[in-house]
Order: sequence, then C-alpha cells, then structure tokens
Amino acid sequence: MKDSRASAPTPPPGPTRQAVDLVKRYGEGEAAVTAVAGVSLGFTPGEFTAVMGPSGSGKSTLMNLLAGLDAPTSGQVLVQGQDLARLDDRRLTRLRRERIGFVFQAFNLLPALTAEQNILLPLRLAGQRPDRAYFDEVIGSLRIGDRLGHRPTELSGGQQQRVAVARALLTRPAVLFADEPTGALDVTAGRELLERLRSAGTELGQTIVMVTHDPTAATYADRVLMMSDGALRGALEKPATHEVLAAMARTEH
Ligand SMILES: Nc1ncnc2c1ncn2[C@@H]1O[C@H](COP(=O)(O)OP(=O)(O)OP(=O)(O)O)[C@@H](O)[C@H]1O
Repeated sequence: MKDSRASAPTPPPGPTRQAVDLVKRYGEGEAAVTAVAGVSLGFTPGEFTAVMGPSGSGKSTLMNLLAGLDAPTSGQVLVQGQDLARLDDRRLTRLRRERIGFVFQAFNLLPALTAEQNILLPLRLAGQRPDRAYFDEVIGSLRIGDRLGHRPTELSGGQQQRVAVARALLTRPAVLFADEPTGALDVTAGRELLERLRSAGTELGQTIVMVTHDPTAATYADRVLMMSDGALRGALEKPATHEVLAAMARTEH
C-alpha cells in the first residue's frame, strides 16, 4: 500500500496537456455532426480554466477528448508531449486513473456504497491509503462530513455532486475535469466548491478544467474559453462577471 501523499505527482513546468487541431465528428454523410472543429490549446500546471458556450457547442466533447475518454477524429491530445492515441489501452487506463479526476454531470456514484466508500473507491482501486488529514480537509470544505454514512439515494442532488467532487479531489489528480460541477448546488455551496477547486490549483498545482453555464462560476477561473459551433471563439483572463456576460452574448448570436 502506498500513501497517496507520497505518490502525489509533482507537476512539471510548461503545458502538461495540449490539444493540437482537435476534431471530433459524429455520424456520416448528411447526418454528420462536427462537435469539435479544430481546437488547439494548452494547459499549464495549477491553471484553472472554465469552458463556456451555448448548449451543443462542443464543451463536453472537448473535455472527453482532453481526458482521453474519447478518441478524436483527427488531431492530437499530448500529455507531457506524449500522444494519447499512441498509448495502448493498459497505459491509457493507468494514465487516466493516476493523473485524471473527472466530475460528470451524472455524478456516477455507485448506489450500493456509502458516500465515504464512494469517495475512497478510486484510491482503494489504486491500492493507496487515504491521507486522513487531506480527507478531513476536503470533506470539511465541501460540508459533507455528516452525510458520509449515507448511500447516494439518501442524498440530495447537491450532496451527491459534492461527494463526486470529493472523490475526484482525493486522488490528487494532475488534471481535474469537471462538467457543470455547481449545477445542482445553491449559491453558498457553489461558491465553497469553486473556492475549493481554485485552491486545488493554487495550493496543489492541480490543473482544473471546468465546463459551466454560470457566468459567476466562470469568474473563479484564471481564464475563460468561449466555444461556439465546436470552435474556440476567444479567451478572457480573470474576467469580471459583466465581461463574461458580454462574451456570452457575442457567442450566442
Ligand atoms: N455520441 C454522439 N453522437 C452524435 N452526436 C453527438 C454525440 N455526442 C455529442 N453529439 C453532438 O455534438 C454536439 C456537441 O455536443 P456536446 O455535448 O459536446 O455539447 P455541449 O456544449 O457540452 O452541450 P451542453 O451545454 O448542452 O451540455 C451536439 O450537436 C451534440 O448533439
């Protein structure tokens, strides 16, 4: 058994993850949809990126490609210079498990396990012991300490969402992808979660990539990428809410 603290990855300088002219097309002929239409960008350690854009603009598809959960039609995802498409299944699975955390819109909690068992599952699968102090800190900051013995069906949507975030944070992944992580939360819980994500970047050097429709949530990020029709239409650096709103209005028309 390894201690998760001892094996936490030390992020190298420069972009850890790069998209090079990524394209993802679904279907054939007239029914074909180009979900991602040639996206190039890089992510540096500790950087918090929000991805925004109208429904159907390709945000979730882009995240799935960047995380290696889906393969691009053309283009590359490079992780420390290594093309994900060139890794065999075993190495890709290991890379995903050890370096990536994912918070899905559907939370993906196992119904038979308690909240605590769900949170600790990825570490257990990796044969690692949880760092108790870090566990307590994450649970405390997400305010789910009193729900740990409950199963997902006994939790509210917002509580399930925070359990899913705790599970992703506990493995201290180099990159954390979060699809609408504040969607089920009230304003206070949403703000606490965003603060937690931001400190994962500033304190632990974790790269955070978050899809959101919420302009206030986007202001917690270091940069906000605007997508429409599968392409990046611009990037804002630490924008104020009114700047995000203006950019949203430009991409939606
Ligand atoms: N498996 C699939 N098969 C066919 N088309 C798909 C598939 N997945 C996504 N698409 C299409 O690709 C486009 C981009 O979808 P995607 O889910 O990435 O958008 P999104 O910006 O995340 O949307 P939302 O904000 O509504 O979640 C959409 O037109 C969608 O219908």
